[in-house]
Amino acid sequence: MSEDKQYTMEEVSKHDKVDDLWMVINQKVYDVTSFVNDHPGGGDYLIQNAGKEATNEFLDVGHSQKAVDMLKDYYIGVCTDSKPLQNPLSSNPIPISTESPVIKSTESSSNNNNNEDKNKDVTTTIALVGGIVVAVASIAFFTFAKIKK
Ligand code: HEM
Repeated sequence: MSEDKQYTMEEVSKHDKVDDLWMVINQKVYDVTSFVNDHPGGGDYLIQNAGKEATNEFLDVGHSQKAVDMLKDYYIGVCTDSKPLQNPLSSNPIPISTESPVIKSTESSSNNNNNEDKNKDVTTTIALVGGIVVAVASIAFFTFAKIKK
């Protein structure tokens, strides 16, 4: 990763034209000049963000994983002075690719806690059944007590 080229926002901001269009997404610099005419959302969106930090704009659209995967095709280096995401993700050129890892980690953590979860379930069931038995017994007791009177 040390071989990655480093750019500043000042440098990126010079590439703000339709025929020379860079943008920064999650501290990574993308040269999307060749993509302007192919962007499924329309070239205007890219032009509006030319030479800029466009992480929020990219995320706000809710781009698909396919779109996220496409970023690596346009990656040219890292931006040294743009803000990182609040929740920093992987350090590879693909910036917002946590979808599957996040799902995987929840799956594996739920697997790890499987026995614990089962124990919790049993405890809850016992507590519930116990509660019902006590409630029914008290109702029966008071009903009988009333009848006796
Ligand atoms: C620079 C890297 C970008 C790539 C590789 C990219 C790629 C894509 C792709 C593949 C789609 C089709 C829908 C999908 O698969 O999500 C799309 C749609 C779209 N993109 Fe981008 N995009 C980029 C940047 C941006 C930026 C900076 C904006 C700014 C707002 C933007 C706005 C949109 C919009 C509005 C759509 C249409 C969404 C829809 O139809 O629901 N894109 N983009």
